[in-house]
Amino acid sequence: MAPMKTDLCIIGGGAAGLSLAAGAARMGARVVLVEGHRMGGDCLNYGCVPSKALLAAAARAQAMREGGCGIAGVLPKIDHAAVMAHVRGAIAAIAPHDSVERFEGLGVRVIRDWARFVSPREIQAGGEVIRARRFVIATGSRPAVPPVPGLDRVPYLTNETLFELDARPDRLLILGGGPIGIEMAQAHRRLGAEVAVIEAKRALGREDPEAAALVLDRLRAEGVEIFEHAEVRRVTGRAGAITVETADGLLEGSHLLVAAGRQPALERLDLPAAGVEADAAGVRVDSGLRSTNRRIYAIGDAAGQGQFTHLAGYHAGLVIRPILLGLPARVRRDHMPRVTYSDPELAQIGSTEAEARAAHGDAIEVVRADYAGNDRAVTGGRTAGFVKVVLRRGRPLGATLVGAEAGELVGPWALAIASGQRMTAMAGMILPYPTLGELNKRVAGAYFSPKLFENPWLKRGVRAIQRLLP
Ligand SMILES: Cc1cc2nc3c(=O)[nH]c(=O)nc-3n(C[C@H](O)[C@H](O)[C@H](O)COP(=O)(O)OP(=O)(O)OC[C@H]3O[C@@H](n4cnc5c(N)ncnc54)[C@H](O)[C@@H]3O)c2cc1C
Ligand SMILES: NC(=O)c1ccc[n+]([C@@H]2O[C@H](COP(=O)([O-])OP(=O)(O)OC[C@H]3O[C@@H](n4cnc5c(N)ncnc54)[C@H](O)[C@@H]3O)[C@@H](O)[C@H]2O)c1
Repeated sequence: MAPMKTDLCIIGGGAAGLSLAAGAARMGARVVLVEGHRMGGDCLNYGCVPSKALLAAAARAQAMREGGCGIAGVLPKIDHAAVMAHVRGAIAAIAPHDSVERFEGLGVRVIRDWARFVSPREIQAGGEVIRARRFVIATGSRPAVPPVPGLDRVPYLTNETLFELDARPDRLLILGGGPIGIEMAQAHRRLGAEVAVIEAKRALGREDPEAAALVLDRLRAEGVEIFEHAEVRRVTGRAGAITVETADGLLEGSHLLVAAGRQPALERLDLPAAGVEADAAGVRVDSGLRSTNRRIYAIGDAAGQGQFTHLAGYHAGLVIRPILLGLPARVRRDHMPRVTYSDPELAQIGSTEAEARAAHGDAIEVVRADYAGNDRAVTGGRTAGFVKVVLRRGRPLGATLVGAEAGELVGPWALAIASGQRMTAMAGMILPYPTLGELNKRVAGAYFSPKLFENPWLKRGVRAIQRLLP
């Protein structure tokens, strides 16, 4: 059988593969997309979309419970099946955007099968051999299951099965206190479950400790048990009755969610057949996301440079240049924001204070503004949180935001860091009053205030000029 020939063959129809397929087809390339399971990949089906939909339902329940601004709290009536219908409705509403029909409409040839390399220039999928000028591996990641004794003998949930539950877990044990563990802990607690998080190190361990503490304190105040530096020795039990044995005692639950990190999904690809090297993080790529086979690129979670939908989109936009136009491309890693959608939200872009200190020592400056000093936060009764910015030579290196809408507020810092703007740009921005966005301007003000208002030379100059002015 003669191979099917194409310009670009993309393996994986998640955020990374779909962004690339749409862009490349619209720019005139012949594109084949191979997806072995569900179009939309993790983000749409078992990741961002269902988790944020569940968090939204949980936030409504919590708002009723807490009341505030003079409104008494009431006990929310939670119909878990209806909540899950909302979650599935959100997936269904977004799914057409990622559908086979839409991509075929854009001119992409979509093959629904698992792909595997049969040579450095060919894959096999859907009963066809596909020979492409360029391949892109966009196969994503899957839950990593830690080597805990007994885990393989108990029924446990992962992000791939959690959103299939129709009944609320009575007592949910969560292994892992990263973003998945923390978001799902708060969502389930607010929806009425008892929840315990068991974390081997520090929960939200990548994040600025002060910002993480604010989130974790809030979860604890809502009744989530969080065990940090916990050594899990064994897991036993059966459906409905799971026991996690830690060095400090036994924890019992009705369900166990494993949220202990993710690993690249490369096993079906037969990478050695294509001369593509990979390690535990993902496909080994150069600064242009090209693998050890020069015709093959890797993007998104599979490239091992982070696991975010916006990173997948960025990678797709980047590799399209060399693949379609033969232009060089170089991946940047200093301007990728991340947000944990807990309440309060925690957003980070660029370096944390600790990372900046480790890299630049005392050459950095740190400025901050607290939500308590922002009028919109005060009027809305949402005063917990802060914005902290690390600078070097007048340019922001990183920003940490924790508090209401932190994920929205990080946007201007993403622009400033990506475009190398100075703090003057942020200070010069005029923002509507009263908005939470003014927090960003306030931080810039905190940077310039001492330079302006505690400067004896300036004071003397102003006095001299005042004497001269008519
Ligand atoms: C619970 C959860 C919540 C998350 N929340 C957020 C969030 O709020 N914000 C955010 O930015 N990120 C979030 N993420 C991360 C985000 O989902 C991923 O970073 C993103 O989906 C990566 O996209 P991708 O295209 O690289 O991989 P995927 O979305 O995993 O897509 C890969 C696709 O490749 C297919 N595939 C694999 N192997 C083959 C093969 N051999 N042949 C054919 N097809 C194959 C798979 O079936 C899959 O559809 C979350 C993740 C999880 C698990
Ligand atoms: N809001 C978002 O953008 C968002 C949300 C969820 C997930 N994600 C992405 O998905 C990735 C995976 O999320 P995650 O939370 O699963 O992974 P993670 O790697 O960020 O966190 C996993 C946690 O599990 C702990 N752990 C590992 N083995 C353990 C064990 N045996 N016992 C106890 N704890 C153990 C680790 O110390 C770590 O803190 C994230 O890094 C992120 O990139 C993003």
